[in-house]
Amino acid sequence: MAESITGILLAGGRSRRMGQDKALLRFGRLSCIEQVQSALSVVCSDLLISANASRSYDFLGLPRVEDQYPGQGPLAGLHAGLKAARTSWSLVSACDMPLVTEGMASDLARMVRSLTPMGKVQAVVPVAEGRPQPLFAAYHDSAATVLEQRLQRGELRMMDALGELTVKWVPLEELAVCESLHRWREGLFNMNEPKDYERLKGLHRL
Ligand SMILES: Nc1nc2c(ncn2[C@@H]2O[C@H](COP(=O)(O)OP(=O)(O)OP(=O)(O)O)[C@@H](O)[C@H]2O)c(=O)[nH]1
Repeated sequence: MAESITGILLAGGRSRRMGQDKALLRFGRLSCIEQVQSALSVVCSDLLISANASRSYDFLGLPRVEDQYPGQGPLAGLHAGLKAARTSWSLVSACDMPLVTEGMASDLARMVRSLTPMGKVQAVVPVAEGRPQPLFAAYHDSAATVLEQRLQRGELRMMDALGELTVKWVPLEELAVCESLHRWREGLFNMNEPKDYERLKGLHRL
């Protein structure tokens, strides 16, 4: 039987640039966070939300874990999620990526399951045109120790943290099997500002 993988929905951000909770923006009939939940649920045995009490996502019916280092950004959310996960590997997605797909999650899971224990890989990170995508990626639970040390030192940059992990960087051209390369490229779109949401609505006629 295939090894279980936990899905971590990162949703503890403040959405300051958007001016309203990004996770709850509508995309078709679903909110953005529901889209992400749906994409991950096919390959992830357990799903959890990494968010703080100030935001309520109870309607999703998923367990929520709070950051041990509140207000410290995505790295703290990933740390809390990995600490709570009961599986060796977790697949993390930011909640502001409404175009992620089941196929993308399947491709990441396939890559994780193809790893040999000897390699001691701690993260599988997609690379799109030279740009790593750490907020739609897979992490081994051993990464939590490194993240915790960095949080204690106030070092919050995800890319710097990856420099301390053993990472398998995977170009989209290699990842794209269950999902097409075109959909992979589109699926990594994330929303930060109102103009990003407007663009999304324009492209998909919402
Ligand atoms: N658990 C947790 N998640 C976070 C935290 N900060 C950001 N995230 C999530 O990480 C992803 C990327 O967040 P960003 O866009 O960098 O930050 P944001 O706070 O959501 O947005 P801004 O306030 O505009 O910077 C989103 O899914 C956020 O919900 C945090 O402190 N804790």
